[in-house]
Amino acid sequence: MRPPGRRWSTATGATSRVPPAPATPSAGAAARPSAATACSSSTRRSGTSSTTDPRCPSMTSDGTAALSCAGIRASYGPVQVLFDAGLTVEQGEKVALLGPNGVGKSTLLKVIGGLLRPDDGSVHLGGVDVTRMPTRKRVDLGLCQVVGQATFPSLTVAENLAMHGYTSGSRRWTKEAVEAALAVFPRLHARRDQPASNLSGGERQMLALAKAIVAEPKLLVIDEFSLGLAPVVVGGLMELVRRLNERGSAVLLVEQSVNVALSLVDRVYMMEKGEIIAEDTAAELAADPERVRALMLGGHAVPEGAQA
Ligand SMILES: Nc1ncnc2c1ncn2[C@@H]1O[C@H](COP(=O)(O)OP(=O)(O)OP(=O)(O)O)[C@@H](O)[C@H]1O
Repeated sequence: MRPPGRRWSTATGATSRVPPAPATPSAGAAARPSAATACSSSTRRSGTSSTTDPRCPSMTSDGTAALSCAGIRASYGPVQVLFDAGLTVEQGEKVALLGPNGVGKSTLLKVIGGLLRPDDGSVHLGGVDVTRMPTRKRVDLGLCQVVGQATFPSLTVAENLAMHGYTSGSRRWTKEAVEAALAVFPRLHARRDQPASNLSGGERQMLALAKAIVAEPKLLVIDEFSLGLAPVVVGGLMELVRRLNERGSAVLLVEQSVNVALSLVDRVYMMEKGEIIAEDTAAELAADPERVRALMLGGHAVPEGAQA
């Protein structure tokens, strides 16, 4: 169980329960002054020795990966979908898993979350072998998975957020964290007492991601957050993911928009037919659009002038 009551650092060195606002009007920047977090991500990357950023005491790196999965084989009934798939997300790192449709990206996320039992292989969260553990225990270890617009439709917006505070063990912290999350998204704040079923698709996506503010995960796993959303909303959500990462959450992102992924993450794995076929830094891939196009087309011939 993690200690409750961590605060968001601002550029002025002050601390606040309220996270700095993302930079787009839809996500609340118009209503709040912008403030960069004081903790730079470069001080938070994992290392071989134990380090603690004095400005961000909540973030400690002991050299253990936030997520490590290896040799994953998984099937739906008789149909095998994953073939020895594996990847690692270091503490404080942002990683994307990219690939064409239907190659098994979401299936690997299900295995990581404990929603699908692998036929073979192992999953470790923060060095703990969770391969046979139920999802609940993985959440207790700091996993938070955001899948599409998944919310509890009959619960109110505020109740949906409060659901994710239970791991802190503190009602007071949960209450404050819910207010902090609502402060980031004025559109959610205005509808805090309405059932989630009344929200638009974009608002539900905001709510699904806002739960990470309350959960304060060690590993945030996101499946397709940009799908069907206006660019301005996607920009706000990306900014929130950056801020959560700066506060210590490692991030694993599955994303169809290569541009969104490459502008957000440090490192990329490419998947094809249930296997990881390439791994590179986001900067190197961004500098080689031809390669990205070929990888995203999954080995099919690249027609001249085709866009990834
Ligand atoms: N519940 C299920 N039962 C049976 N087959 C499934 C199930 N879910 C996914 N599949 C199949 O497993 C394969 C991998 O699907 P998966 O959703 O993991 O791919 P993906 O890479 O995430 O695709 P996309 O990018 O289109 O979301 C596909 O062939 C899909 O049809």
